[in-house]
Order: sequence, then C-alpha cells, then structure tokens
Amino acid sequence: MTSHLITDIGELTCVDAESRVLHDAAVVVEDGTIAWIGAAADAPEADGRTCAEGRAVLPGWVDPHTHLVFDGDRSAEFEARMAGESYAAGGIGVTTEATRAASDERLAELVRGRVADAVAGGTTYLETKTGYGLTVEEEARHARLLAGLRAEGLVDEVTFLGAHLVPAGRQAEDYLDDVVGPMLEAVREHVDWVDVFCDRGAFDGDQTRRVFEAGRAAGLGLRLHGNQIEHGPGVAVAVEYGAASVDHVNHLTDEDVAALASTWAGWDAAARAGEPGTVAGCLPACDLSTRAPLAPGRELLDAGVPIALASNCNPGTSYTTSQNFNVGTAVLQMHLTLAEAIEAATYGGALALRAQDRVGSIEVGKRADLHMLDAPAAIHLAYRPGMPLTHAVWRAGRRVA
Ligand SMILES: N=CN[C@@H](CCC(=O)O)C(=O)O
Ligand SMILES: [Zn+2]
Repeated sequence: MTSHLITDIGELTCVDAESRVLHDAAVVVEDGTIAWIGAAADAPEADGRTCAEGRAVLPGWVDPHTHLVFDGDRSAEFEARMAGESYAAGGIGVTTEATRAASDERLAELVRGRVADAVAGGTTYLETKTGYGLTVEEEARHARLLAGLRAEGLVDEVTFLGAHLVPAGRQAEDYLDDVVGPMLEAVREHVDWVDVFCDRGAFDGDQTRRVFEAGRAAGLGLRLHGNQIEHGPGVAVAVEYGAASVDHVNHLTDEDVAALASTWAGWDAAARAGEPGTVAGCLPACDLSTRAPLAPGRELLDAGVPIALASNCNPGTSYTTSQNFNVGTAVLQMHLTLAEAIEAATYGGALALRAQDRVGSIEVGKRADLHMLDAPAAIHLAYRPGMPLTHAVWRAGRRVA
C-alpha cells in the first residue's frame, strides 16, 4: 500500500453532505482512495508528501456531458451566429461529414487531446458521446474508439447518441429503425448510456420514447438533450422515463420544473441516500456561445431540483472543456453561490452519471480525485474569470496535471 499526504491546504472544499470547508487542512490518499481528511496539524505520516502552500483544494470536476469525437471546423458558423444567425440543429450534419472522413488514428488523437485539455483544467471524471457518425458503421466505430479510451482510464462513461440528427437523405422513422435496431446492437457492448436530442430540427417526443424503450431494453441508462432551442417535450419525456439527466433546459415551464422536482421525492438529500431523480444539466458555456437564455439554475435549485454544470464540449455550440469557466459563469451570471456552483460541477455531475457513491466529493473511501487551485480560495474561480487557476490535478490518487 502506498500513501500520499497533501498538506497545508488553505481551503479544502469537501462537497460532502454537510458542505464542509476546512482551513489549514490535509488529505491522505492511499492506493487511489481518500483515506483521511482533517487538520494539517493532526495529519498522519505518509510515504509521499505534497505541500499545498496555502492553496485551495476541491474535488476534481465531474463533466457529465461532452461530445469529444469530432473533426472539422465550424468557426464560420459561430461567427455568423455572433452576427445574428440563430443556432439550428442542422450544423450537426457538417461535423458528421468531416468526422466520417477522419481515420481512426486521427479521431483517437483528437479525442485524446481534448481529454488532456479537460484534465489540465481540473476535470477528473468525464462522460462523452457518439453522435457525429449517424450510420451503423460510423456510430459503431466511434463507440469502439471511446470504449478503448475508457479501458485506458481516459474517459469514464460512454453514451450512444445515434439519435442526434436525422442524417441527410434519410427519413426520420426509417433512420430510427436503424438507431433502435442494428446501430444499437452494434454499439451496445461499448456504451453505458443512450441519449436523444429531443428538440426542433432533431427528434420529437414519440421518437425519443422509441429510442428510450429500445435503449432501456438493451440495459442502457437514459439521458436526454432537451428544451434547448425551444420549449418542447424533452423534460416531460425525461421525467416519464426516469432519465438520469435532461440537459440544456433553457426553455422550461413551471410544470417542467415541478415535474423535475417530483422525481426527487425518493431521495434524502441530507443523507445522500435513496432513489435519485432526474438531474437538470445546465451548460453555461453553450448558452453563451449560442446566445441562448442561460438555463434557470437558480430557479431549479430553489424548486429542489439538483443541477449539474457540464461543458457540453462540441464544435457547434460549446467548444470548450473548461469547468473553471462554467463555475465562474454560474456564480457571475446564474446567481448560484460558490458552494452551489462547485457542487453542481462535482457532486451534481456525479449524480447525473449515477456515480455519486464513487466520485464528486472529498470523503473518506471515495476515489482520490483532487483539484488544487493556484489561489488561496475557490472564489477566485469567479473573482478572476479566465485566469489559469488550475495548479495540480490528481485522478484516483495519480498526479495527472
Ligand atoms: N444540441 C445538440 N447537440 C449539441 C450540439 C451539436 C452540434 O451543433 O454540433 C449540443 O448539445 O449542443
Ligand atoms: Zn450535447
């Protein structure tokens, strides 16, 4: 057994059920797991030692929503949007064409680079998706690539998003026959989740139900892109099927918020036990990049709906993996407290991936995923937006940045 002591931590944000923030603290990691937390003065001896010199430490970010398998450039589309164009789902087809043309080696190199960027920004637990293949062969190729990276420990959860867009030249129902049939069959062994883009220009409520039925029957967890472009059935379908998360949530009615809150009736937040409901995934970088109204994170929290902050890294709507940026923006623009924003980007993401018993907080027995800032307090994430504040990152106790 090897142990490592991280000591002289100026501010330790645990994100545990009591929301403890310790000062002059220390953490001991043993074989990749958090073994001890307490006052630096009381810390036990360990084989190795890192002195934080008063810096702040928090859990590594959990990013429960990314699309990292893509090639091609859509900066012109972004520029047109900044000149007044609206975001439309059709851009997915542009990336699909470029991604299909990329070799396995090139795609793997691109994904590895994006994961490295995420880790360098403090992310230690990451979900990512297919969705720019949109044929049986291509979706299977992307799912295989991601499963390989998961086996290497580079990504943590893999999602099948064959229902991202109806590809050019296909009819929706005919394409969905593939998605719920041979495509699902081909990706099944490589993926953990199934996702659907339920919105204008993509799939409607009944089409989403069809994919959910098939995904559930195949043993996959359910997640959804919904209520991004306009108000629609996304949240209602996510609630109906007990999806782990519904992400974007820019256009919500009071009924949507109440329906999401109702899914948490079996969850004891104080004990962090019971049956978790549907997490609302808020994507501030995406909202800014599409000039959409920021997701109503404040209202959702006030209504009792746990939220997650995710990067949604993709070439169309959110070309960033920076959770530091999202946390700063959530405080500055979404009116979350710092504690709420950090929890949403750590424990909230873990809940959205049903990984809350393993990651998302600094507690004895959890995986030692730690993020040290080059700052004495985590509020610097909002106080100094855009600054390179990540100083060191440990994933399962191993220093990765
Ligand atoms: N909205 C659906 N999918 C992505 C965008 C995909 C794209 O435009 O390439 C998203 O989550 O924002
Ligand atoms: Zn997305």
